[in-house]
Amino acid sequence: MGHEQEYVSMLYDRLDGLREQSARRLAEQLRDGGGTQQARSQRDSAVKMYAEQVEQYSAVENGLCFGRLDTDDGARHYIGRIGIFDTSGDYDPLLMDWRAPAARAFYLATAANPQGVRRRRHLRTRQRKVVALNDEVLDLATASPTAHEELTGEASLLAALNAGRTGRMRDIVETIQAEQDRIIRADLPGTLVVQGGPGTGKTAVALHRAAYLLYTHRRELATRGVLLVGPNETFLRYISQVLPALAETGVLLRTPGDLFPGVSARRAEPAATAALKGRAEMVEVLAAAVRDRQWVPDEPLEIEVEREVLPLAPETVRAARDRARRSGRPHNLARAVFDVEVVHALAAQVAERIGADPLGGANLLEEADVAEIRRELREEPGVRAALDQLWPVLTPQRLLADLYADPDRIAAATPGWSDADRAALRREPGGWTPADVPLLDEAAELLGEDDRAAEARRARLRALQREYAEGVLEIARGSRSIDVEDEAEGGEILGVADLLDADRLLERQQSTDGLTTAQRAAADRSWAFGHVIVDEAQELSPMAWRLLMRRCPSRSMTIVGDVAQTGALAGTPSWGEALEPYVAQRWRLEELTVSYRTPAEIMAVAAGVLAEIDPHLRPPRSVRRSGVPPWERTVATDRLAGELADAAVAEAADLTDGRLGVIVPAGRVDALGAALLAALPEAAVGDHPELESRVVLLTVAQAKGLEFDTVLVVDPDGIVAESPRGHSDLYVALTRATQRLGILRPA
Ligand SMILES: Nc1ncnc2c1ncn2[C@@H]1O[C@H](COP(=O)(O)OP(=O)(O)OP(=O)(O)O)[C@@H](O)[C@H]1O
Repeated sequence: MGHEQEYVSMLYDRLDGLREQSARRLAEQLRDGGGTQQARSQRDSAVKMYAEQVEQYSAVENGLCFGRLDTDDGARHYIGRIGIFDTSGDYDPLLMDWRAPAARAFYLATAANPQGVRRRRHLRTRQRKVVALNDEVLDLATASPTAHEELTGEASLLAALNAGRTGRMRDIVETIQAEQDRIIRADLPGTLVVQGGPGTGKTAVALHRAAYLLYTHRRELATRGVLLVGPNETFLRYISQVLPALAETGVLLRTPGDLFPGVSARRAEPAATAALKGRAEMVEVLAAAVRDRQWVPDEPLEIEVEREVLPLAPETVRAARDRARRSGRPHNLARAVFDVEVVHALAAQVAERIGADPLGGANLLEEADVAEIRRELREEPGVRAALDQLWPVLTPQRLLADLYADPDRIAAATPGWSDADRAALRREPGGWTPADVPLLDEAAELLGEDDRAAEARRARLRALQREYAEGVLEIARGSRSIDVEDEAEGGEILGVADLLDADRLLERQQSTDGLTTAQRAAADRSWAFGHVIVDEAQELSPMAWRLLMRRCPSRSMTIVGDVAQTGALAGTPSWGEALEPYVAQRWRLEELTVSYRTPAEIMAVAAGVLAEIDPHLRPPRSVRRSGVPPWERTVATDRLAGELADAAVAEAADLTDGRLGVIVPAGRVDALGAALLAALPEAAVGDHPELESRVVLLTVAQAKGLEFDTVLVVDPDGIVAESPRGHSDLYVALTRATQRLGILRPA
């Protein structure tokens, strides 16, 4: 232990040195003003790089070094979150990045297949102190007969699984299992589907894969970026600390509701309406809605120009419309064609009248005169108003809001639909739902970009640049403590962050755009990501798949989910069906079969529900038993809230550390939330409950992908009854606990 402590302390000293060096360089770059455009641009990239480095060195503080491999040839390799080299000597690796090819044996070597490894050691540290060591000798002759050959680092793994939860997901870099490692390190190109039951580590694998890909394909992915999509904000908050702890800050995390720049979809709507909007046939509905805006009047339009009224005949408008449609351009861009045709026709009328030869001969006007008439007509307010009315330039938001607001427009766009379905689309303006987002994206494709959208994008970029400038200064300020130790340079460094404010830095960066790839990608609808990872992908509707595929033309994707847990009505019952339109059969399937979260006793209860979903489905195998059988109580319905409060108080008292999750039908949130709060004022209840609270009340939709030490499921029949996919919802609810499960059933 003493030797390991010495080594680990040395690594932390190096880490401090690296951080100080980057902080100093960042300060120097910030201080440096002026210079040529090229010098400024180089400096801005340097600022970005050093700011990132300072952040990364701070982020890997916990568990910097967690493993050691002793190989047959007598070599020793320490494995950790980042690579550290001996820069004073001949650049020997002091700490090997877990993602380096040579570190792989740490996760894969077994006694049966030791891969040249003699001993694997797990080092547990707490605040720079080595607190435990765990050795595995990879030799069949001497291996412990009780060890499970298929588990890597069994003791460390079980310690991690049994530890109390904190309300934030932790990384698993110390104990990645072989079946997970294979997925994390799979090749970059192509579409990889990872199917696995609850708790098999799909989310963990998805996040570690993002970190692995960024390390291994840094150059390719640094410019195009990686997008990770998770089901809701609560879930993104839950996983938000994993990538930073792996020293990766460049991944863009988004919910499906945030994938249309400028729109943050938080409005709620009935599940059936969301399902309707998710259907693939909405493609035709939107195309029809756009066509409906290309209007041909029944009667001639009377257009007032300077001293006269010009009639515009329906046939003329129809001919112009057909021509504009035939141009094949998106609606807003085809408007130019439409304008030319209409103005041409109007000008011809004017020319015919004023150029008429009183003697009955040919028209007296020259082509140049007619061109002049056309120019004048284009400027006429009456003509412009008519053109706007006949072929309005539209934003996606305008198109959709107008459609939802008007039963006639809905009817025109939905031939063959039932009245009930049409009525479901009806809605007053005022915010967007997640199911609207793929429709906005589809509309944007049909409409094409007009200048206003481009201007809005520029405004968003400017706002982001400002945020970034503030962030860099924050980092420069945050590294002060280190600077102060160094008297000679400290004063100067301190001065930099104080002298330069975000506006000045912003000004300096505007010429070059000091944004990270992720920030630029977030502001740009047409961005093509280098890799897209989708978690809880079974929830995506066909329309949402279309949007995501647009963001990833290379189809380099990792799709992670469990079709048995599908809750959304438009969600995916089969991966093949969802992917067929985009990659046909060209996708690879990997399955995860071991549940690390859910103990065997709880999985047995969940298995009964899984059989209700589909008798052919098999639950994952639990890696451990908790020794605590789940309990179930039937209580009088009018006593339900009181019984829940009592049970929650009792279970919360039993937690030493860790968290209690209470999962209830959506229709009971208000009543049960109030009762829970009365008994446990610390409980978190609401749309975005704080997951770090000791007790959290959630609906199944909110609990998706999360976990707690103890879970109380209230009114399982109510959960099943609330949705056509109710059994899947109950299966999700029952599989959220790492230790204990209680069920309260109203009589
Ligand atoms: N190799 C591992 N080492 C340590 N912990 C692990 C490992 N694999 C998974 N876990 C833990 O198991 C739990 C479940 O993992 P995760 O949330 O990734 O599962 P999931 O398959 O996404 O589950 P769900 O389908 O329910 O969303 C997490 O606490 C995770 O940290």
